[in-house]
Amino acid sequence: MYDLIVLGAGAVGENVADRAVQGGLTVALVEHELVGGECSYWACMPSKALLRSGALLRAVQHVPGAAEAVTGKLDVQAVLARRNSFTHDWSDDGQVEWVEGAGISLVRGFGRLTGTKEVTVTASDGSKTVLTARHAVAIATGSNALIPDIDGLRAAKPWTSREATSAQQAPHSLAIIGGGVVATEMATAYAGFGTTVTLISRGTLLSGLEPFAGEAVVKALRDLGATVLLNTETKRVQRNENGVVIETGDGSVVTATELLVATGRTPRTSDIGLETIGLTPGKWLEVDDTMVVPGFDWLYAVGDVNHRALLTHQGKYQARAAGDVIAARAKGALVADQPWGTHVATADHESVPQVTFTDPEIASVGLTADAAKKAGYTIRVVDYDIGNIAGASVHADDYEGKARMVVDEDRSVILGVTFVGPDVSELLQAATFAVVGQVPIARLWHAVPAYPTMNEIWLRLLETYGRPA
Ligand SMILES: Cc1cc2nc3c(=O)[nH]c(=O)nc-3n(C[C@H](O)[C@H](O)[C@H](O)COP(=O)(O)OP(=O)(O)OC[C@H]3O[C@@H](n4cnc5c(N)ncnc54)[C@H](O)[C@@H]3O)c2cc1C
Ligand SMILES: NC(=O)c1ccc[n+]([C@@H]2O[C@H](COP(=O)([O-])OP(=O)(O)OC[C@H]3O[C@@H](n4cnc5c(N)ncnc54)[C@H](O)[C@@H]3O)[C@@H](O)[C@H]2O)c1
Repeated sequence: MYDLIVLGAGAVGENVADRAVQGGLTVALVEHELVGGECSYWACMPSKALLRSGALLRAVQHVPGAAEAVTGKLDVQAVLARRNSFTHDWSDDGQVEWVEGAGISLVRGFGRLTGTKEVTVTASDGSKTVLTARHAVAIATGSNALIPDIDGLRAAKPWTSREATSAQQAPHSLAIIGGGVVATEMATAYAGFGTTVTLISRGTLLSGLEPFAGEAVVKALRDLGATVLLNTETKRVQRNENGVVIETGDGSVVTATELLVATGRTPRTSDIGLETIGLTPGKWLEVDDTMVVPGFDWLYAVGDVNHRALLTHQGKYQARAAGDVIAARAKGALVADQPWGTHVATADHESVPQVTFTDPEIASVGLTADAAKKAGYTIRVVDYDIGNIAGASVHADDYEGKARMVVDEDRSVILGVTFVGPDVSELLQAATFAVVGQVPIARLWHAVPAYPTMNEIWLRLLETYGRPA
């Protein structure tokens, strides 16, 4: 018997378990693949490792003096080898050591709910262990790549994000279906490797972000030699001895050695025994702000599986709240579940930061102008070209970038910020402070950015907005 059973040892499950142990609980953490989950082995870390070398090479090409010194091409095998080092060649020994050191009991095998506060784990040899929880079960089983119902697609054995992030060779050509984060990041990485990339998007690119973000990525991908097809449906897919043949909605044909499907995610809830507690398998798990599934006082769902924000940092933020609140409830301690309290993930709603590691990078937090309008805010939108800033002109010749600040006119606070441009990712946390802290615009005038850094974008945005009287 454990106080808490956590199902799934991705970044999120690990953090729920860790916080609960720190709160004095005993915890069993169940994992059937690699401890560390998607982010460590097939998502964030390997994808960023694939992108970094190309981004650095292109950055150097924009700084005379350095550009003359670096004249070769990307060494693709060296990039892939560096990526392999980030995934520890897909070994989780290091993470297992961390789990054990943190005082968490790791149970290897596939876990399924088999009743209230009960999880049955089937090990790889078929043996079963029944675990019972004194206080809670937290589902942190994450998500899989979604393969849409397109004629011939499944039979053509496409790559998903797993193959794209773990490939040991760059294919000669790669077609990509999708226009979201995975599609654009992987198109950038593989185009940089010299692979002939064709991206097929049924709409625009990165449609949840400010429109100028996707537009900049379309231009950059085309500059990298990729073909970008917008507003293009995929009708049929077939694999032959040379690779894949993709028929689009307008009747044209794309051929490629490999095909990556990057069309979103589906919850890993179809085979975890949800039916044994009256829930429907295969659905995202709805939760309140303390990550409790409505109708239960012992069942939590944390990370991708609750569909609040499919990002590692946001899932870990939920995990800290969930681990702490499970411990507090178990001890009968005070629960701080008011907005922005210790035990809630309030930032999930309107204050989520995200970096898309395309070229240019896109760093965004909070609401876009469109989302803010739809949410009923009275807003003013302030735009500024980052290239006009002294820090940006020193950073790279011909620096091109754009910033947008969305201001809530009723409260005089910032609802959202988007930066598009090379190396803007490290500008994001200041924006997150402003949004989460709801810092009044008048006070931000006293937050002086150092000259000449790219942070001077803040002064320019404020000057463009105007100083409140
Ligand atoms: C290509 C790609 C790049 C990404 N890049 C970024 C990025 O740069 N930054 C970012 O913030 N986010 C990124 N993401 C999103 C990020 O990977 C996810 O949000 C994150 O991995 C979710 O963590 P999780 O712990 O909820 O799920 P997962 O990491 O999927 O972990 C769930 C774990 O549960 C285990 N499991 C599932 N079912 C069972 C079961 N029944 N029994 C036992 N174990 C089980 C799984 O094996 C897995 O280890 C990226 C995603 C993709 C696809
Ligand atoms: N840098 C990062 O933070 C990062 C990187 C990669 C992934 N992620 C996360 O992983 C998640 C998954 O990424 P993703 O790119 O797979 O999903 P996404 O939701 O970002 O994009 C899905 C894309 O697929 C398209 N699509 C959906 N169904 C389709 C269909 N039937 N036919 C054709 N196109 C279709 C959509 O129009 C959209 O362009 C995202 O939520 C993202 O937050 C984050």
